[in-house]
Amino acid sequence: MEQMRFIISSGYFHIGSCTSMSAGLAASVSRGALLDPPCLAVFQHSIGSRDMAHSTAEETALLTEYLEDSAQTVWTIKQSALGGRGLFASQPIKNGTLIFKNNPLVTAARADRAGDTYCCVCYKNRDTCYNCDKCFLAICSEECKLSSEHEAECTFIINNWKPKSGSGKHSEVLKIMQIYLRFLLLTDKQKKLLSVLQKSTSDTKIPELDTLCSRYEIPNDQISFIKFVHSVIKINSFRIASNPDKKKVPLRGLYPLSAFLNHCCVPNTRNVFDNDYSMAVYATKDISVGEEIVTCYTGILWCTPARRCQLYKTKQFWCMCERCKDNTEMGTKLSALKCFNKECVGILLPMSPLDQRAEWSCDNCGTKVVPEEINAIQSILGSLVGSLDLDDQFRLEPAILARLANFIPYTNHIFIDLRLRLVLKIGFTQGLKLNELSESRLALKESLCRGTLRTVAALGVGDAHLRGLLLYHLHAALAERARRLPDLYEELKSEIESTIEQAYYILQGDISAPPDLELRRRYLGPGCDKPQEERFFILDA
Ligand SMILES: C[S@@+](CC[C@H](N)C(=O)[O-])C[C@H]1O[C@@H](n2cnc3c(N)ncnc32)[C@H](O)[C@@H]1O
Repeated sequence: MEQMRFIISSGYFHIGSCTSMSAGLAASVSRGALLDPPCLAVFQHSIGSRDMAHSTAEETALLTEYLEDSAQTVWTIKQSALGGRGLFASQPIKNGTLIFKNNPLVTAARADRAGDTYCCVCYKNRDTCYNCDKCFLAICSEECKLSSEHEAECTFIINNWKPKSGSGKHSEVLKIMQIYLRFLLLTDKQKKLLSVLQKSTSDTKIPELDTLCSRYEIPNDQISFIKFVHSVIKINSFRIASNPDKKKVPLRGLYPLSAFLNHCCVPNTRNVFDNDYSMAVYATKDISVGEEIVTCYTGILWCTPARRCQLYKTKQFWCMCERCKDNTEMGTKLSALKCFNKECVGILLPMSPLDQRAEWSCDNCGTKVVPEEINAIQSILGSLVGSLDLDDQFRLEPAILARLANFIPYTNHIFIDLRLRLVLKIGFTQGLKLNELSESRLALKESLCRGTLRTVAALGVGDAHLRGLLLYHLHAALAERARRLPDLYEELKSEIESTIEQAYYILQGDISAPPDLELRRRYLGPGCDKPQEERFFILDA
């Protein structure tokens, strides 16, 4: 499960075939104290219902090793009406509370990044990377080569994976298989923890395993274990948020307690990843006793067909949550298409969103459209968006945007995604820094932030990561305006302060948080006693 935290990678989906963008989720486990007795009992009970050969007490004890500061647990594991087991609030949890923090059992680079030039030890993208002369894993320096991590992996490969003659060495396949290598290197005790987690029931092929086997002689028991690990990580791994400034390859990880978080399209938590890749789960709204603690495995702003399709494809279930049931998605109309009747100003919405075979109908003229036609339009939209140069926001071809506007209203998730991309780029791209923006672009940034914040609020996801990010960008636009026109400062002061304060509250401690978050809060947040001109020095820096 990965949480791409907000960017929708819009519209690259074809509803009919369910091909789509990567989804996301995340979680956390904590280290230290024992679970309290009720938690322990329920955990034992719930995992006891699985076909496990191992002692549940041992597994429970093992789980606690990955929990940080679990002396005061506010959660319990029990059967969920959503599916399998889930985490539930064992006491009232206030918005903003740290629910738990867990360390990963294993982390590794995402398989789709194997083509990148990155070091298999420090994960840094570096041109200096070379293949280890013994095992052929990519490393970037003598320091990484001599690290205990590399030594263990290198020794394992040399001792266990005998190269087949004439097969050549393939560092790319080794990179993809590194996550399995790391599972193979776990202790027997750690491996037992895996048996507690839900597994994929689909017989998914691992093409890289075939490639590996064509290059090396791999013992049969290791092949079986790799297949088993694959079925576990397919369902339970999280995409780890990254800091683009650190120039590291994106990672995924398996977090023992986070793996118990079920999905809801209106989650009540956000995931915060630290530099050490620990994952903390915070409440994004008040959670009452007995309520399930849920995360979102997809992007929050994806439309219902995209979310449901992705969940089915990757996590093997059809979501039936309240948001999925509501064809307007809490009034946001993220899925809406323009009515096919050219004379009509209405929009098409699914008549029965939980049924992919149901017709869509126009809210104005009542025209009905069969799902095959909707799928065809969605595919065209996917191709159109795919042809946009999204990295060059001011050259987004007007002709393509105009064609998009023929099919979709501005509430559609594709436009919302494009707006979000603009928000993140305007003021934060080389040549388009905040102090270089024209007045109209600054105003555009502000209004895009406000509009997207309204959509996020309507969805009811509380203090989600995305809200924090949008507040940060709104703050940045307002502060820039006040810096240019000091006379406006008094008028804008309270919003400048409250936006950075709320953004800080949501984003603090996260590896992907804007680097100047703390500095901005110190100089432009509430309670700063510096004179006005000094407050803005941070923006000139
Ligand atoms: C990471 S696991 C969550 C914990 C899992 N329920 C268990 O018992 O171990 C993800 C799996 O839980 C189930 N699940 C999670 N959220 C769900 C939902 N909203 N509806 C149905 N099943 C869900 C699906 O089987 C999914 O593949």
